[in-house]
Amino acid sequence: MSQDLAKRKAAEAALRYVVQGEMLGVGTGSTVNHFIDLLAERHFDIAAAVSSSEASTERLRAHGFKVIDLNAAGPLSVYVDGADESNHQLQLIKGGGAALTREKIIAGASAVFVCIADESKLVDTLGAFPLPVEVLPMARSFVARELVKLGGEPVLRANVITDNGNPIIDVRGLRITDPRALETAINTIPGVVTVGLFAHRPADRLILGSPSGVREVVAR
Ligand SMILES: O=C(CO)[C@H](O)[C@H](O)COP(=O)(O)O
Repeated sequence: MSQDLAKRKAAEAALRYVVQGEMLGVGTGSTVNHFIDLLAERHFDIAAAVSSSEASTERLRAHGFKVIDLNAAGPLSVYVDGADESNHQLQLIKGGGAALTREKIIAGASAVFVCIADESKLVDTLGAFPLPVEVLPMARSFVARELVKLGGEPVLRANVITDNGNPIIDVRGLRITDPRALETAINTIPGVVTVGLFAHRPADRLILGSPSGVREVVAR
């Protein structure tokens, strides 16, 4: 419950980045759900949202927000999304909610990526949270073998297919000391759609909530 309150506080603090009348990139997850609900509760007037998942699209539309395709939106000024882990450089692990591919695309298309999370998500070294990798179905076993060569323990996520129709492999046992190198290495395995390591495109702001308040972390 206190973790949920912390998420809501982080989401609330991100509202100050929302520009009324403009388009807004919106991510996925329980922290973002608070953010979407707060946008509605506080009567924010955005032109439209570009959403990273069917779940967020449904929630946004249920509140009466217009949701458009990224192709129709062009570059975005702000993207708000959660994370499973962040290091002090604001490099992230994302994909716990299986939306990593669309999240990485929208983050890449946005000028400012505001990450919202509860304070437990800030770590010194990424990797305690299993690293999600979205793969094409026919490449599942091959990619898993390649991930073992990189030192990981791949586990197919049970009963999950992404919005793009693909399975996810969660990689345990990694201590990610060079996130950019690992992101590149996994990206170059044939059959990988997206690795949930956001190192080449980290967040620009990290808002961490706790039950007693929020703090904004600047990249070291
Ligand atoms: O990457 C994500 C979805 O793919 C989420 O942002 C991440 O899993 C954090 O979720 P939550 O806000 O529920 O803790």
